[in-house]
Amino acid sequence: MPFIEELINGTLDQEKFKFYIAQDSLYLADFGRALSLVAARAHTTDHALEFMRFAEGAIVVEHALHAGYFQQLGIQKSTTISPACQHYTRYLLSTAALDQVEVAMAGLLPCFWIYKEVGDYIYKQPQKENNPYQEWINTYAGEEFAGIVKRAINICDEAATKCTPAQQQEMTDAFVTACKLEWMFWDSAWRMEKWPV
Ligand SMILES: Cc1ncc(CN)c(N)n1
Repeated sequence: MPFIEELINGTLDQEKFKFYIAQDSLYLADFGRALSLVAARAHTTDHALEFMRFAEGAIVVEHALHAGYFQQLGIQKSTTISPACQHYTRYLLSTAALDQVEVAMAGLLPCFWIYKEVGDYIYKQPQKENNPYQEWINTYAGEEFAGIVKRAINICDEAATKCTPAQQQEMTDAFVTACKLEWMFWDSAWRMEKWPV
């Protein structure tokens, strides 16, 4: 996607990055809530603990990354959630609250996995010196994040073994929907999406 390509070579319009960070900060607050809801609904204490740790990671670690950029780039906190951000966060929250917990776990998985894939992809490209977005790149291409993603994938795989084929299909559907919403989130940042009305 153009947003990612320009992030890699450091040419991404700063206003687009600022828009992305402001929306992502709104996203992370709700992502943390969805993770906490799944923790509360998990069937095993191990899974509950893991989701609590994931929620803490989203709220503390990723927010710290954002806080650095908020200060460095003078980003204003956005009070208007973009259509794509609202769609994505409401999808995660409603799935976490109302769907079977394994389906909610699958819906949350792209939030981990896609960022790791994007981070790894970026790291394989020739690195630009003094890239203003390097800290963002390092967070998602790092080993610590890779370990978290592996744990999230393993939990979903383990949870799926307890599900019927129909329930597994629902997990896959939720995963695919969230992948599409991840795409839409990048795209909306690129377009600095506004409400048409
Ligand atoms: C939209 C989105 N998706 C996933 C991530 C990584 N947790 C994120 N920061 N923002």
